[in-house]
Amino acid sequence: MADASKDYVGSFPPGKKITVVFVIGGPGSGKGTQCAKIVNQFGFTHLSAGELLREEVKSDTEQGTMIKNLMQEGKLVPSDIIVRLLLKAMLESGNDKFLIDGFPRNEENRQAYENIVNIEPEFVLFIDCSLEEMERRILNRNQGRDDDNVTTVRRRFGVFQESTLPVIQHYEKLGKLRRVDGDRQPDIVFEDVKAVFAQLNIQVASTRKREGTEKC
Ligand SMILES: Nc1ncnc2c1ncn2[C@@H]1O[C@H](COP(=O)(O)OP(=O)(O)O)[C@@H](O)[C@H]1O
Ligand SMILES: Nc1ccn([C@H]2C[C@H](O)[C@@H](COP(=O)(O)OP(=O)(O)O)O2)c(=O)n1
Ligand SMILES: [Mg+2]
Repeated sequence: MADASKDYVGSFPPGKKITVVFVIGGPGSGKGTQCAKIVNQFGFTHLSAGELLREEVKSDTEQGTMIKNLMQEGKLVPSDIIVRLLLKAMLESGNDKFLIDGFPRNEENRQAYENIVNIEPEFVLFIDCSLEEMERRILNRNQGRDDDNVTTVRRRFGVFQESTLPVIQHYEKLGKLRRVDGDRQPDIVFEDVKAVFAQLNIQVASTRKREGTEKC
């Protein structure tokens, strides 16, 4: 039944198989870098929670200003907002395989996703990287982000340790966590990431074959 609330975003058709993988790791651990490689190789749609929020900031609304201020302080945005942005992007993509990067970042994110989207992730990829290496990468990445300064970065590390590590432990207990060592070169990290995604190979291979046939 359709939800009459003004916040209703939509839903997937009942019975449609949707594959979701969460990609988590500290700020600068290489989530975006590895997601780009996964997209190339396995045909997922990459949705970065942070990118969706940065797009929302550009909208110049009251909500955009609120998000901008929280991000500048290195804090997390209320979960309802990010989950609705994610669901909207998932529905609009037309794809059925999603990499959700930078999410869930705390227990509230995880519960809001369960309430609003409720598609169990196949697994959770955790890119585990040392704080020193993450800080070095962020301060060198030059993407013009307001939150990539040393003060905000350290606050983001604090949020990661206090709020995201418990979520990681939650998935570990469920046997859903796939940890890779993110301290190494991107292509080396990707060798391990590929091995993790090999468990989804049957669907991915058949999709790629179908896409190939359609183009002929
Ligand atoms: N394995 C790696 N080794 C060295 N530098 C990396 C590695 N992975 C990513 N980077 C670089 O570090 C910065 C942060 O990577 P990014 O993918 O944006 O991380 P995240 O999305 O987790 O914040 C970028 O400049 C990126 O090019
Ligand atoms: N689930 C999320 C994801 C990101 N955010 C906000 C808070 C984060 O510091 C910023 C930036 O996130 P983003 O994933 O782009 O950052 P990194 O790729 O880890 O450097 O966005 C959030 O509030 N909730
Ligand atoms: Mg990123």
